[in-house]
Amino acid sequence: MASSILSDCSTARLLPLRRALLQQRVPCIRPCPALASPRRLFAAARPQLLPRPPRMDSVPAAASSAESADASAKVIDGKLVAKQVREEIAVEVTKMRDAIGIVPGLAVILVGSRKDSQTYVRNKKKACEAVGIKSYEVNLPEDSSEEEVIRHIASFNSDPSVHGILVQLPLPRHMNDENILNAVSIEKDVDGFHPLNIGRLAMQGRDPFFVPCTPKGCMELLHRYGVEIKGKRAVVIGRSNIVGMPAALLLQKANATVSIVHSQTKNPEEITRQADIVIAAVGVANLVRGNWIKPGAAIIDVGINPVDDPESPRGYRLVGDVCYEEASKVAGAITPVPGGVGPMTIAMLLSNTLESAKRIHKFK
Ligand SMILES: Nc1nc(=O)c2c([nH]1)NC[C@@H]1CN(c3ccc(C(=O)N[C@@H](CCC(=O)O)C(=O)O)cc3)C=[N+]21
Repeated sequence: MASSILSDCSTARLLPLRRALLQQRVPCIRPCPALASPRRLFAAARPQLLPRPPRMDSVPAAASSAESADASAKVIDGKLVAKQVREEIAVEVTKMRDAIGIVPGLAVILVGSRKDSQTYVRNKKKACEAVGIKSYEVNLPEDSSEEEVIRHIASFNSDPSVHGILVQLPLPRHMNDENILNAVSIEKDVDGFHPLNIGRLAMQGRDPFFVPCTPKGCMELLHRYGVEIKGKRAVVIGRSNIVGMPAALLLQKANATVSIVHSQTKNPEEITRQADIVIAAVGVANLVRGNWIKPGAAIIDVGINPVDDPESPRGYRLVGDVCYEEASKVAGAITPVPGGVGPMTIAMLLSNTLESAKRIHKFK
């Protein structure tokens, strides 16, 4: 549920209408309350431990205006790019259907009745329909056995109309993720979570069948916005199997010099501040402050953190791992939350499903 981190630095993330109203009552710049979060993962995030800000004489003049109100990063519009990607996929799906009579199929397995998971699955289904991908859905009760889930996976593995299989995470506590993800055929593992696909991603000269959707979406955003990666310094904050780790591998494959910052890192700000590219994927609201960021850097914010907001219709709103209000004054380019990486994740799932159908049917 929504954490109770109240975020000033994210007032700018409210709907424009309400933002205007709010700004009449709330001073714009106040300490980012992420610092007051009881879920603080990074000890060094305490303000008294913050190292000195970068020397401004060492950065380009245009970028030295971190404190000036008019400096503002280019917004990397994930919603827009995702729409473009979906349109491209729709064209290809039609081409393939017309040429060989094959329609790509995605099977989604949902165990339990978490509201957020149900919403994600519904959105994936809608996105499939919109591009002409056929979707298959299995809903299993919370108390299903691992064997039952694996039986469904096995049946999709051998179903020729299914080209992609996704098991919605998180799974109920009593299940072992590893056993279940291992059961998905690597040729249909459109999430890219199978250890063989991750292993191939990690090795030089080998290619996975699929790259995990969220990190793939991050890379796609960098590419489409013309952010150069080769030879640049990149920092990934977070080391999860599904985002941080594969994102670091992808950046490395693209010839960046990569550091991974995590909960045991002693000086996360200092390391992050060296990065030309930052991918933040820790799940801590507003962790990355403006003074963690090298002026002009490209910031990809993967975090989707609910924070209580009585004024929002849902009672909460979503903020990223990056304090957008501060970061957008320092960075060269930045993804918003929502409307950044999230929509790209779904677009990349569709892309992986199409790619799978093409590969299985040796189309083009
Ligand atoms: N097997 C598996 N694969 C996944 O890829 C997977 C998963 N399990 N479990 C849950 C996470 C989460 N995830 C998101 C996808 C889209 C948005 C998205 O589109 N977000 C919108 C906001 C949506 C809103 O307003 O609630 C945005 O950021 O703009 C978010 C999160 C995929 N996941």
